[in-house]
Amino acid sequence: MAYTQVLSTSCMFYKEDRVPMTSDNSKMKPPHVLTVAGSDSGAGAGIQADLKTCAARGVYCSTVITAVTAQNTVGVQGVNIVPEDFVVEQLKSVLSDMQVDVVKTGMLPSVGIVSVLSQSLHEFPVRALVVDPVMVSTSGDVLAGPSILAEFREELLPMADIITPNLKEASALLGCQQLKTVSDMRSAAKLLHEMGPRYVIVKGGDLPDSLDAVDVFFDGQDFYELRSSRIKTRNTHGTGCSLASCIAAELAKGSSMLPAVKVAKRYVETALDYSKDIAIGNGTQGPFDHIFRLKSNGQKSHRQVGFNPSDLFLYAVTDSGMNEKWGRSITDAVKAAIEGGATIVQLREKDAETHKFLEAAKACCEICHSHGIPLLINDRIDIALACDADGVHVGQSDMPASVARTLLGPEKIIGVSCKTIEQAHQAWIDGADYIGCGGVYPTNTKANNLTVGLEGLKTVCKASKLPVVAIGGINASNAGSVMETAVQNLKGVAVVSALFDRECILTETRKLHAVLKTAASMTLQRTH
Ligand SMILES: Cc1ncc(COP(=O)(O)OP(=O)(O)O)c(N)n1
Ligand SMILES: Cc1ncsc1CCOP(=O)(O)O
Ligand SMILES: [Mg+2]
Repeated sequence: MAYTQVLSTSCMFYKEDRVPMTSDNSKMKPPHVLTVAGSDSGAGAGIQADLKTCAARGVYCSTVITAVTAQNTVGVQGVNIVPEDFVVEQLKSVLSDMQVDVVKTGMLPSVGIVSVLSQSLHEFPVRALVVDPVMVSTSGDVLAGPSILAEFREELLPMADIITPNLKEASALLGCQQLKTVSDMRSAAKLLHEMGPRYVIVKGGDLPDSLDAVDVFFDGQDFYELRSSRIKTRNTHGTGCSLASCIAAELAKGSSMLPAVKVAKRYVETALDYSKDIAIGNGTQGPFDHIFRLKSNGQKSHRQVGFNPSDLFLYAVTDSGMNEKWGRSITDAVKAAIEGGATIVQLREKDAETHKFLEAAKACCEICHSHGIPLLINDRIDIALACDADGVHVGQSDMPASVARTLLGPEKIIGVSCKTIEQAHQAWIDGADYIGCGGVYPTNTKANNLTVGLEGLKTVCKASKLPVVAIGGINASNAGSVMETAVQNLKGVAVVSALFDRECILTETRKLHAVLKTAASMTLQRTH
């Protein structure tokens, strides 16, 4: 049975409905989770997992540290408990000032800490409390002893909106035998609910003989079995902390409980799947990647990250129509251009189907990177993201460069087509790396394209704060004249038909490269 009931979406667990605004109404207050937990030096679980989860889910996260653990993928080597009065001081600092929406608790290693936490929450009420009753680490090390169970039951559980025990924690809280079946989990969820929390999720990750990861959610009336596929990986350290902090993050954004739990379960499942092949540490339980970024950053690339304006020297721009006409694949065209001396490649595949384009873009990425050549994608930010290209080129009617920058992050290369000084200025403000200026000469490759001429190119180059590549109708016969203008900021030429609408791409690229080199050395002689 999966999701047999649907809950009302009203925020009935909120202690107070608050519009997320600061005292200055023109500024938005971001959703805010405070995590009260232990530090994990290996950063797979605890405070560090909570911070990463909230960052990944777009929620601000503040922290009250209850213990500092020395921990890695092998296990827990040491625990240093933070004195109670200093836990109180941290709680007061954050809760008295920072408009916390949701508190999420993790490792609470002493009776005193549980007690001061519940007192602080009475003094500074928040909209929701998520309690992850951490007792034993995934490596089997005890993080909170049985002495705190009574305090948990009496103080914290009645205040909680949701508790998220695993099988061991559920049986410890109930003082009962090991839970072995989904039916046991249901009974446990019901008994735990009677201790006061509004919702209970009993996590069945350790359930023996189960192909799926089954969790039982209980809202006081109905049970829901939440199932996801079990991902085969050693990198499961911190899943409990991450699930609870993701629930807290979704609640802080305004979600009601069941949708928050479903999103959290899907988030953890996706992160585990993404991270199944990453290797950190030598122990049996590795951390996973909360931000979905480690794999691409770890890929071996011969290209230095970052933009080098001299890469614009011979800028080869592909064209699907031309490749089709000459019966060649994009990859063969790109290989030939690189062999001929192209210093940067742009895939400008106006008519390609997305699926095929992505496959070709991935293959071109590998080719370019094995030669240390950057690969940019024209227009399609989605394709650039999916194949982890080095960047994009956008025009005045494409995705604005400022939005592309937000989507792609600070490192990717962004080029913008500009015909005027104003457009060049805006490209700089938007965080572009270079501009493409043209058409310098008339072209058949781009319909209805205004020709700016050499004069238009010079005007834009002189005003630009960014390096410029000239484009439009450029070939081996006129590239010399373009480069010999020696106007400031002009770094090279971008060419489509003079390379790709020719019988031999290799020959034409070599020819153009030789012309550009001659022009560059003549300019150098003239200026010295
Ligand atoms: C290097 C370079 N400069 C200009 C363009 C043109 O981009 P845009 O104006 O968006 O037109 P399309 O190429 O998308 O038709 C470019 N692609 N590359
Ligand atoms: C894409 C583009 N943007 C301005 S001109 C142009 C076409 C350049 O193609 P060609 O090099 O064949 O003239
Ligand atoms: Mg475009």
